[in-house]
Amino acid sequence: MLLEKAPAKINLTLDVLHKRDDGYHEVEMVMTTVDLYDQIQLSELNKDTIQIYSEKRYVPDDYRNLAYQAAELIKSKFNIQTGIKISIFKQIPVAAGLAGGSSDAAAVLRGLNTLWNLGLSYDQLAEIGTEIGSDVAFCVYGGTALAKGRGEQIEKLPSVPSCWVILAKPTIGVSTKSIYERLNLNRLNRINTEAMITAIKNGDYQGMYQNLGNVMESVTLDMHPEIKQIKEQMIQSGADNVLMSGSGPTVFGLTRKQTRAERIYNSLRGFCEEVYVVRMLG
Ligand SMILES: C[C@](O)(CO)[C@H](O)COP(=O)(O)OP(=O)(O)OC[C@H]1O[C@@H](n2ccc(N)nc2=O)[C@H](O)[C@@H]1O
Ligand SMILES: Nc1ncnc2c1ncn2[C@@H]1O[C@H](COP(=O)(O)OP(=O)(O)OP(=O)(O)O)[C@@H](O)[C@H]1O
Repeated sequence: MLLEKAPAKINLTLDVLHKRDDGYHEVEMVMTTVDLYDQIQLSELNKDTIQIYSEKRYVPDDYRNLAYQAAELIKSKFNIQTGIKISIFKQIPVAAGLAGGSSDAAAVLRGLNTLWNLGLSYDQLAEIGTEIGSDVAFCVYGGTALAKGRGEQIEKLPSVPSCWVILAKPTIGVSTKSIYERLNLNRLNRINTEAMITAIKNGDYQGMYQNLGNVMESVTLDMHPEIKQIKEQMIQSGADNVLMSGSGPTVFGLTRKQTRAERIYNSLRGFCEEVYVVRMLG
């Protein structure tokens, strides 16, 4: 039996450069992990099968689960005939823009690498992860990184300046594919990825929050005005800046003061069911 943590990610920046011939979009994004985790438990089975267990009804328990796909890939690539039970203790909100499914898959890749002594490097695990989804490679490494290509080319960055992160997820689901399709690629606000990287390298908290940016935000906001309300509430309660993560709908606010993080949290609990106060990990 082996336990592995699967942390959520947030996008400090998300820029889309153009649509590629393979249908994916060329992106440039700075991502970092936060201390909101799913717990993944891996236990070997006598029968050669993959079982998924989760106490949450809306988490798929078959091949549709990205954690299942991760185990299936490892088993077939390395011809492993041992069965595995994957128990997912979910804390990351689902379909939230926090890469919950991708992080679960990455945790299964890391976990099975250890459990079955495969001796694979993180680079090799990330390459396998890319067959599952664009965010899985980043989730294999965690920490802070610049992701390019369709999201799978990872360049590690130093740790971000420490601060509190308030996450709020309105009760709507967002399809990543449909947000990519709705982007007007000729009229996107430019995102200053370089300035974000410089701020992180200099340990400059102010530079970091001033350069938050996500080209998907206005698209998702137009479809779901309640996200705008949450953003305004966070700013009014004292967040230094607020941004939507990934394709949404989760919004995060940043502050250095714990008392202010608590104030923001309390001000949101009234009209948003899922609110968390966490720290950056990377
Ligand atoms: C929005 C982000 O979460 C930001 O981190 C990611 O770009 C999305 O990553 P993901 O959910 O792992 O995405 P995938 O499962 O690979 O792709 C879902 C769908 O999003 C679209 N997609 C995804 C990534 C990308 N670079 N270009 C795309 O156009 C494709 O239509 C694809 O069918
Ligand atoms: N391990 C998993 N946990 C949660 N959802 C999963 C998992 N595997 C597959 N899914 C499916 O994937 C869908 C998206 O869930 P997920 O939580 O990964 O989205 P997300 O956080 O928006 O991802 P991203 O930020 O990478 O776009 C869910 O509706 C669910 O049906």
